[in-house]
Amino acid sequence: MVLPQIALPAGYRWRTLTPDDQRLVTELDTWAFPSAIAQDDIDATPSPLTWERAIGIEAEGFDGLVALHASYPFGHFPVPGAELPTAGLTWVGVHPQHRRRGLLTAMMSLHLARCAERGEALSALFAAEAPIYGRFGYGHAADDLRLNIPRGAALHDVPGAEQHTVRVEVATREKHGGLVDRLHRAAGAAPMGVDGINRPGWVTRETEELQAAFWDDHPAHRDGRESRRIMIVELDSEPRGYVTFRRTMSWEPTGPRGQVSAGEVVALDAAAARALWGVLLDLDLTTEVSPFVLPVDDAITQLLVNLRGASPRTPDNVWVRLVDVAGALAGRQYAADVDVTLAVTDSRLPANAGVYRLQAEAFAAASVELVDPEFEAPELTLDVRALGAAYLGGKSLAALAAAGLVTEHPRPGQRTGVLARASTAFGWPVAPGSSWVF
Ligand SMILES: CC(=O)SCCNC(=O)CCNC(=O)[C@H](O)C(C)(C)COP(=O)(O)OP(=O)(O)OC[C@H]1O[C@@H](n2cnc3c(N)ncnc32)[C@H](O)[C@@H]1OP(=O)(O)O
Repeated sequence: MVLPQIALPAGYRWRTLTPDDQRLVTELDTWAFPSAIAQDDIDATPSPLTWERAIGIEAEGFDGLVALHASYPFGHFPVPGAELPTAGLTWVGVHPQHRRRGLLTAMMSLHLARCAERGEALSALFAAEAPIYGRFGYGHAADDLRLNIPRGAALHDVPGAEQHTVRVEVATREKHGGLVDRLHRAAGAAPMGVDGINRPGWVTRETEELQAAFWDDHPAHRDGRESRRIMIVELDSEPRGYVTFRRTMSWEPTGPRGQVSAGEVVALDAAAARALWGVLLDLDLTTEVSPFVLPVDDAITQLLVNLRGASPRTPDNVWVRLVDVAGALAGRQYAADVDVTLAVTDSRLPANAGVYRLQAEAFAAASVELVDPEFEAPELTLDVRALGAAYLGGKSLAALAAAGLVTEHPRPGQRTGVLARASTAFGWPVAPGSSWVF
């Protein structure tokens, strides 16, 4: 494999990796992300990596890798009303002895050059620490919802929920892999039941490696909890949703205080969601249900009579980087008619910088052209990072402008400002978010 020519600090060199390098990779990974799990147990679990996208760095006189990054090939990353090829940046790590010498900076240059070579208009990631990726042009594009829901929390009724039944089983790929994949994709493609109105950022586990890693249930990774279980909600024997979960048991003098950690909670409509949550919130010997990652507009936010009682928190979910601004702007749909001229700055990928005219009708294909600012003055100015934040429809251009990250250049005589109109168009009826951390 020939890598783009990206310079490294003196004494360091790039190293391509293969499955035979798994041990090297997990050793570096546990330097970057400390883990109490024994190395042999880590290596006994399937790697989620796509190896030709995993690149290490070696140093003269140093045994093992000093740094690593990789990406997942998301060929169908959901963006508003469409899908785009996207590199899911992952497993970024630098050995503590070699940090703050520019290795991440070099890895990001290589990553973005390889995205461009492969024709990936976007890169997306989950950030281990929020301050890391803005400097590389990534914007915080989605939040997720974390809850601790008391057992038996009251839920509003939904007509038809009582007609559903719920199966509870040990979760295995053999038995449930196809069902989970199908329902997960269906829930992301049309969360409102309307074709074309998708959930941006709802990425699927597209590769065999990601599937194998998702379904692996090695005891070393259970953290004191039981093996993975699944509830499947059905209507007339047809699956309409599922939740993967694990319980813990704790016998206290005051009574049993078990916990339920829920993985993905997916339901195709309100009645299925109500039926599923009703069973999940009433498991014997437990006191609390903690779903891992939910969309901020998940049905549970409206089903719960007392959302506040579930201590809602909204940490950042996916971050997005436009690698090809024109391709990305033309590759999504907009929630209102839009005709706007955007001046975009991009210090890391200067080829992206320019003035773009974006035109689209609501919920239809968009067109984008690079224009000459001498003849078409930009109406909004923003950095590629702010564009990344707004791109999935979860962060409004108006809110970014309120923080000084978007500047409006008003034209005399316009009744409703261009910022208000563009902000509405860049929004989306469904909040963005991924149901799993990649
Ligand atoms: C998508 C993912 O995989 S997220 C996972 C990220 N990995 C981790 O958090 C694991 C632990 N941390 C690490 O491995 C490393 O510290 C990394 C990868 C975060 C940074 O690697 P380094 O090689 O030290 O970064 P590098 O020297 O290129 O620094 C680039 C810039 O980012 C800044 N920076 C790096 N890490 C951080 C951080 N955690 N918080 C704030 N700023 C940071 C540096 O100060 C530097 O700033 P400057 O350009 O203004 O001087």
